[in-house]
Amino acid sequence: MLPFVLAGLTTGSVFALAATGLVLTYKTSGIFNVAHGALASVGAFLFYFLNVQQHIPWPVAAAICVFVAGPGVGLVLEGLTRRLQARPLTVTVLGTVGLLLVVQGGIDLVYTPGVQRSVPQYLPTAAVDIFGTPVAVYRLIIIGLALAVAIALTLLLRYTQTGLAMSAVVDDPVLLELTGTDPVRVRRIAWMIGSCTATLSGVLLVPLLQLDSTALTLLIVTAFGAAALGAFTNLPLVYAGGLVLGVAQALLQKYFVDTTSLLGGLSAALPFLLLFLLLVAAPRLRSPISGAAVRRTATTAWRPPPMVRGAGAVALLTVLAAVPLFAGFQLNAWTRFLAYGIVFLSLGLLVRLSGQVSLAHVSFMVIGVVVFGHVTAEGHWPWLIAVLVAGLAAAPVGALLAIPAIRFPGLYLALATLGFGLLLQAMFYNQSYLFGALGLGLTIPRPETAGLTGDTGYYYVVLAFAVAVALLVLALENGRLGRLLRAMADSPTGLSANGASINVSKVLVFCLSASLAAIGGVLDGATTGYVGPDGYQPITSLQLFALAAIAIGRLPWYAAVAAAGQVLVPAYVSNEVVVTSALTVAFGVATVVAAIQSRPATIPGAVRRILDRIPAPRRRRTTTVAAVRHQTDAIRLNVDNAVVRYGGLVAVDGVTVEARAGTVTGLIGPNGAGKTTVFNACSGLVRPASGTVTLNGEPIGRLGPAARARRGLGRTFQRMELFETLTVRENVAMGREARYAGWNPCTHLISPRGQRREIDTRAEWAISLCGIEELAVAPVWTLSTGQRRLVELARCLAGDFGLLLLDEPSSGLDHEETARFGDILATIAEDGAGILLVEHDLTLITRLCSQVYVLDFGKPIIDGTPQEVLGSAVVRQAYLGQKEITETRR
Ligand SMILES: Nc1ncnc2c1ncn2[C@@H]1O[C@H](COP(=O)(O)OP(=O)(O)OP(=O)(O)O)[C@@H](O)[C@H]1O
Repeated sequence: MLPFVLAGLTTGSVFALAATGLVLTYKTSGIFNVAHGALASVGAFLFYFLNVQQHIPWPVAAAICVFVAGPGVGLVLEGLTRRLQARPLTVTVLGTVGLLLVVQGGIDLVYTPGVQRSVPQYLPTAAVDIFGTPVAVYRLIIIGLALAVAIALTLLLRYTQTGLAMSAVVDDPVLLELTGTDPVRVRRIAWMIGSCTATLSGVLLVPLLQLDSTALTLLIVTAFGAAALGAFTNLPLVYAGGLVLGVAQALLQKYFVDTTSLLGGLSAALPFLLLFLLLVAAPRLRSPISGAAVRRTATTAWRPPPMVRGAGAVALLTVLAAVPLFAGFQLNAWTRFLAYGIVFLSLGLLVRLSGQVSLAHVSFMVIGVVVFGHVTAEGHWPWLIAVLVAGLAAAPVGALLAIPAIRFPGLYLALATLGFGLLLQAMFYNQSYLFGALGLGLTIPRPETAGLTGDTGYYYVVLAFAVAVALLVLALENGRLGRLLRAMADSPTGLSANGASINVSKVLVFCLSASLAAIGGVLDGATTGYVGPDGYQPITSLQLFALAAIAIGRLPWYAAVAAAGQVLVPAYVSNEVVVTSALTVAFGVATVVAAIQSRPATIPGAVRRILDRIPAPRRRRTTTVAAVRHQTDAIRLNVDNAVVRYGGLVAVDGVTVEARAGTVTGLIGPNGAGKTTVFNACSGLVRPASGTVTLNGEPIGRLGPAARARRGLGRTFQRMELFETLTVRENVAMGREARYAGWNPCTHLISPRGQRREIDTRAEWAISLCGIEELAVAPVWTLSTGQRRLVELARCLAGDFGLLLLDEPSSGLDHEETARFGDILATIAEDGAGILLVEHDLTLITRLCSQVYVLDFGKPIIDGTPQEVLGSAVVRQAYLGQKEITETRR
């Protein structure tokens, strides 16, 4: 067993080395480098070039790889990732996926894959005796080297000024700069070290394996598993995780030799299995990046006038219908183009509409073809039924992948989906129940109806599917689910605080996306008629994701553009490896550029301006600003003796508050007194350590934010949670629609006409009450702070909540706006709604509130009428004390 353990420790050390560098850059820049493995490939191939091809002695070659190429690549990466800093995680994932494609394609361009290349072991191979077992010296060198690097990096982070700055730079670069440390320099050092570890791991791995860029890149994905074991932050744990993985893999190889058995594949699949299980089942991992560091960017994609859209759709359909007339021997490429169009439409639902990541779409295609292949071959099911069943079969897998999406959005979801794809390949592709005995492949038949089996007939079958799926996706995008997903992409907190269960939306969209991708996979497979495991490399999922994200145009154009890039361009230009590699590089470059620009891809400005001149047919809005009254029953909210802790800090300590229907209750106190935390405890964003929150006497402590909203508890946020890319009207309407959507998947999909009318009426009423009619069609990200406050209030009013928690609603408003704001709140309270108001404007508090609670340092200090409270010495002391502190600081 010892030889296996030592072999495992050797490869495990290389994983550990790569993983520590990866985590170092992640901790320092907040950007998880999906391309870290590709950098190891760079090290390996450069070493091959220098040592094997140019006969440069190995120490010199290794030094060039590690100390010249490593830092050089690190510098480039720092420059690149600086531009991705504080962007949404989907964008940073996109950027590094693009980088992976560039490196991967670049290496394949120079070194054609499939050619045998190897590097002899250059380290001493002599054996020394350890506990009676001969152990090659090179293994000891690798193990020692990785250990030394891990210790050095840990010491660097813990005890040096640069290291401490590395840990601080993500959380608050501005603060760091104030202490005289340049955050750019700190990040640069981290990226240089991180890239050195990647190239070093490539140089160390290269004699142990055949030289293959994809295999090397994916092998280093093992490092992601090690990083997950160390919770993506703790370097010693990450290092230990690498060793554990290496040894476990070696032992599994020893005991399960038959690689075609399920357990035989376990060794290769272990890191991905672990990564996936950790993200699905482990307690929540704390992201090393604080929420504050992630800035939401918002722009609105250009939308052509309706006439142009209609004409475009007709033109596209006409061209597609005419394809068999001109495609000639390329007709099957066009059929595959349509099938991939369906796959891209399915990806668009996730990536473009709901801002989520899937790096596993090839796996959904696999599930589709496999189920279809088996039910047609063994069950002889009718063709159409088999296609639909294949689609349905992928839905539960989509739901499974939605679990990490629910638990860890963004980066961890990307990793879980990537891990899932690799896991499926490593463990299951060889199983007979997937691609048949010995993984030889499956027959994927076309419909047997006369006329549809031939290439032309089948092309029209797939065209019909593509049109149907495009219409379905269009209906989904323009329907309730589409609105919910767009809102969720902008602010999940804002959406759930209005009553929609975002987990339901996430599961639904994953299921739909997986099903459609599976159908696309079947239609693609039936074009060639026979599929094998080699046609479904998980790494292709990365390219699909990148293309879906960067393709120009709206629905269905982006799918057509992306599918053309994936299928038609290689078919028409050449299927030669050189061309496909060059294309991969081109897609990668485009992806990196798109991520850096972080703007929705669109057609050139000059063309847009011409098209915008085409007048749109006028649509009359039939909604009226009817007198809207509260329908919700009178409501009473009680917080009793609540205690909320953030780690060691007691933010709220024994607070008791009551808010009743038809009255305005004030909650005041100096900055940091715990007011927002009380709100968060009421609306379910934090769980009190003790004490109760009840609504009409019923405890609601176990309910989530959406369920509390559905019971009539609405709120606004101090840091507004608006749907930035939606218009004011859409934002406000969502206040009501989110409650209708609720937790039921059916009500997420269908919005009955009666509800739609009521939603519109309430939205118009709330917009008019808040006096923001002239802003109704403006996207929210274009508004001033004061206007945004009014939009958030209007959204809350449209929600028809019985009790509104308003968190500093007048901050950012001028004097006149505040007075008008007071009028609105008074009207709402007269109308029967209750309001719990956190405000620093004491004039507003005095004017509106019947009861005021005062907090200081998390503790209740007094409550009573505004006159009683504001006249109290203890309150003056609390506020005055703060003023004195502020003045002293100045
Ligand atoms: N997520 C969090 N993690 C750790 N500490 C937190 C968190 N949120 C708030 N705090 C701390 O809890 C205390 C109360 O904060 P809270 O935001 O509730 O006060 P507040 O009265 O609303 O202040 P302000 O008027 O400035 O908004 C503060 O010391 C704050 O730093």
